[in-house]
Amino acid sequence: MSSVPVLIRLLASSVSVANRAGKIVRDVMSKGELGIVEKGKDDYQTEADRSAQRCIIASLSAQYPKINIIGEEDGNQIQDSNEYLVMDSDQEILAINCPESLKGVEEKDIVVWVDPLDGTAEYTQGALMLKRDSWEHWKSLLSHPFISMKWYLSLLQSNYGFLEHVTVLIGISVNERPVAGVIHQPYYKNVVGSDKIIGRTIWGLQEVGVGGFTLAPPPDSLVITTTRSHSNAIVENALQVMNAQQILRVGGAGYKVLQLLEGKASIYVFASPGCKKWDTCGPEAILSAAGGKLTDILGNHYKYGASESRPNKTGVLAAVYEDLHSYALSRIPQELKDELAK
Ligand SMILES: Nc1ncnc2c1ncn2[C@@H]1O[C@H](COP(=O)(O)O)[C@@H](OP(=O)(O)O)[C@H]1O
Ligand SMILES: [Mg+2]
Ligand SMILES: [Mg+2]
Ligand SMILES: [Mg+2]
Repeated sequence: MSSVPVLIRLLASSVSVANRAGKIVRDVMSKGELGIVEKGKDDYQTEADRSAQRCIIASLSAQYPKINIIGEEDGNQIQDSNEYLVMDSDQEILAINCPESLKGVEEKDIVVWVDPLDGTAEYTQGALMLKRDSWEHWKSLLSHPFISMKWYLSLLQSNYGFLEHVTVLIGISVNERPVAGVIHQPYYKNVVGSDKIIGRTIWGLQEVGVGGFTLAPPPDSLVITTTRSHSNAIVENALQVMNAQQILRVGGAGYKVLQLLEGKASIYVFASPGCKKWDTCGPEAILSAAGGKLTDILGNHYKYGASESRPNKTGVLAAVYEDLHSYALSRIPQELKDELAK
């Protein structure tokens, strides 16, 4: 076991712990007590964000004490309790042949960025649907004098779907570059034979490739994926200049990169300083292992060293194909780049 290079072991542990974190996310939702805390404008934290982060950080730091692990949520000091410790490792990952360039990586060279729940806005809005799951409740809402049938139906349809946008993100960086990552989707639904399976885990490793899903080419027409809950005038301006056929507005950086990987969208455009290093490290690692590219709106790569500032100040621009990325970059007006860079 110890002959397996630390980077492979860490990725195998990250896959296992992300699965467990996803279960925590679902369990908090089923209990119905979300414990929402407002961190800032349009910026919330729930009990699921806190507990999933505790699980991931406690488990990884117990096994890899010298790795620098940075999580999104504050106030998350590891507690005495061992209830959340996950010591399992994904066997498929453990069997991977480590690329030569990563064999000599030591714990002290690694920085891990953890987003325990990406798409918190969508998680809390999806809760509205699940919490009030009794038919009696929905029936009584329908007869309410101020609620129209149209509003009622859209509420019913849309809120449940938001939960699919939720992901757990673990990004592994070495020498400031993301080299491996995990995106776990706790509410992904799949049917295999007669079994209904909930949740899936996508991984990527530099020079090896990706797993946990089927990579697909981008759509024939230009489809943009972007934020649905953190837009503003500059964000909209950057979308308009792309000349796209369609704009998909979905939650989470992880989910948007998944849409690129699965051929649902051509480019991810977000001209805002709102995303942080934990939003992009894991997704960028997977996207680049699949041959894609994630940069800021100016076309520069972010650095993932522990001392880097948390916000991705100059936005996000990503695609599975280099030429789509270059196209998007060429459409962004200089004034917009200057506005974000100032
Ligand atoms: N204006 C803003 N303020 C705070 N967080 C923002 C933000 N814009 C984007 N983000 C964060 O970036 C991630 C992706 O955003 P979006 O879903 O809007 O594309 C979310 O991560 P979390 O859900 O992990 O907090 C979100 O909180
Ligand atoms: Mg958040
Ligand atoms: Mg996030
Ligand atoms: Mg988060």
